Amino acid sequence: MAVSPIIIAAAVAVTAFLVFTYINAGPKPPKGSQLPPGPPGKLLIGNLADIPPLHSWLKFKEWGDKYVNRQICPCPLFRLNIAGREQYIVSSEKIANDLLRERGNIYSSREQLPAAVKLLSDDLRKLMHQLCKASAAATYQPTQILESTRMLYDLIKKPEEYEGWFERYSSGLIFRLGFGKVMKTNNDPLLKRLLTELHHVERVASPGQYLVDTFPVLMYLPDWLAPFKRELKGLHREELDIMRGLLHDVKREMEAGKAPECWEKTFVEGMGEYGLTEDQGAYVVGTLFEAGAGTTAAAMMSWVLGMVHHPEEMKKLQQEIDQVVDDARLPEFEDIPRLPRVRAVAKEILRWRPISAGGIPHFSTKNDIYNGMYIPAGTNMHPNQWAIHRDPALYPDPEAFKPERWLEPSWPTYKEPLTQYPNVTNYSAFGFGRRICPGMHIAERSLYIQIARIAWACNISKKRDANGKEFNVPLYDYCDGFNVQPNFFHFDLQVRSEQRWKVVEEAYQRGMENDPLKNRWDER
Ligand code: HEM
Repeated sequence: MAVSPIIIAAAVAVTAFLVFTYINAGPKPPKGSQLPPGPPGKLLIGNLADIPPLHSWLKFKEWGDKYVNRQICPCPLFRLNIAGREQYIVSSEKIANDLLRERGNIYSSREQLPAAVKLLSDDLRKLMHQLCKASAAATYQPTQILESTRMLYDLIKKPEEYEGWFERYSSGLIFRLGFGKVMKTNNDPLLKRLLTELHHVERVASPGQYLVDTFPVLMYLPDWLAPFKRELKGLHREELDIMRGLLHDVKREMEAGKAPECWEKTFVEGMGEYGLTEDQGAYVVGTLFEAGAGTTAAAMMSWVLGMVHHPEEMKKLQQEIDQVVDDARLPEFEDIPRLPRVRAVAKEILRWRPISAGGIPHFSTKNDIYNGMYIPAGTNMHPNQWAIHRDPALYPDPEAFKPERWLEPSWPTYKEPLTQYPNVTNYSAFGFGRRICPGMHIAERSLYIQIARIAWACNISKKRDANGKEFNVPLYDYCDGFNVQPNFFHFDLQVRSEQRWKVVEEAYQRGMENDPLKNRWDER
């Protein structure tokens, strides 16, 4: 018997209504629990249209303040729904730690967005942590000394190119550590290719950049109907090409017996032990570059911004450094335990302008209940660092840039002894639990040594134009994208004395003469 088209149409309409109603209602919490509060969504798309494409953490903070009334709801957590997919926003460090760290067996995955490349498996992360753990990071200090001397020398000569010098420092460091290569200038063609690729990766990995991330069913469209599939395949091929190329260079050098020590060499030598394929090894080191190149540079740019706005903090920093390091030498890593303010300033910069401001989401793999709130399996948990770092209970006067909060007993974040604290161990700026940033030990050393050296050598202040009028420097004019980085701004940088400039110049010459990769300068 043929089914009437009217019945089919009615069945489709009822099914669609039920699906839409289900999506809109959200998951059903088990008895005794409830869904967290959140802004109401629209039919089918939920909150998709309400999330701003840029700087979404600001909106998330606003929603957090609105929907999470701590008196009524004991759990600063609110819920968004994007076309049926659950997104929970965490606005407190305690909850982020309780869930993402303490319940790490549930909250340590990442959602595989259809548009993004395959994510880091546990085996791959194991190798990353081995290459970057604290004891390994300590052995990278001589390389950080060399690259920070180059950065300082060029920064003093051409301060207006500050973005390039900070980028060359952080990419150059990982170039040496990862691939045994030198980055000569901030215009190096390979660096440009890598950074272009990095920006593509960041864009592709940002949730919601592609419609297919919201509606994964689009992945089943044939290629001719889905130009995005061709684009993504091209990007992934280019990424892997670069990573393979870098690994093959090192393998060739190993065969010729002239490969310098580097992460790629460590991987090739221990390949059997790691149980990874060549492509996976190339991907591990390539990912360390991708994740490490922009982040540290962005933090340094925010530091300069902070000093331009807070000359009194720059003075205090210089006073501390001058008590420990005289006129005759640059600050070294051995000085860092006696420079708590340098560490406090670095930590405060990462609080004030967190690099991954919206946090990198962790994906839950099991149903869970926390403080009466239901968290179904398959929820993306976003630790919104912008809000976490502005929680007035932990960070009183949160908008103010106050290194004192890490240095004086009257603040809730103070810890002693000051030879050891502040440091970045378990600091929310580097994420949570098993997914915590593997590069944090390298990153913290990079920030300390660069800040100490620039403050020792230079004065930073607001710049004036030819008529003596100060350039306006906005407090928050930050670029789009994954990593939060201030857009270009004007500032004045002057060397503190001729004597200190002489010390920098001599250290630079010495560094270049003794560079263990000296023979690489003529290559490429
Ligand atoms: C100031 C500098 C840096 C900051 C603020 C930072 C911050 C972060 C954050 C917040 C995460 C996400 C953690 C989570 O999901 O809970 C992360 C992940 C990661 N970071 Fe960093 N990072 C920095 C520097 C570096 C450096 C220098 C490297 C490499 C040498 C690096 C490598 C990575 C990698 C590979 C991941 C992904 C880990 C995973 O998915 O398991 N980062 N970082």
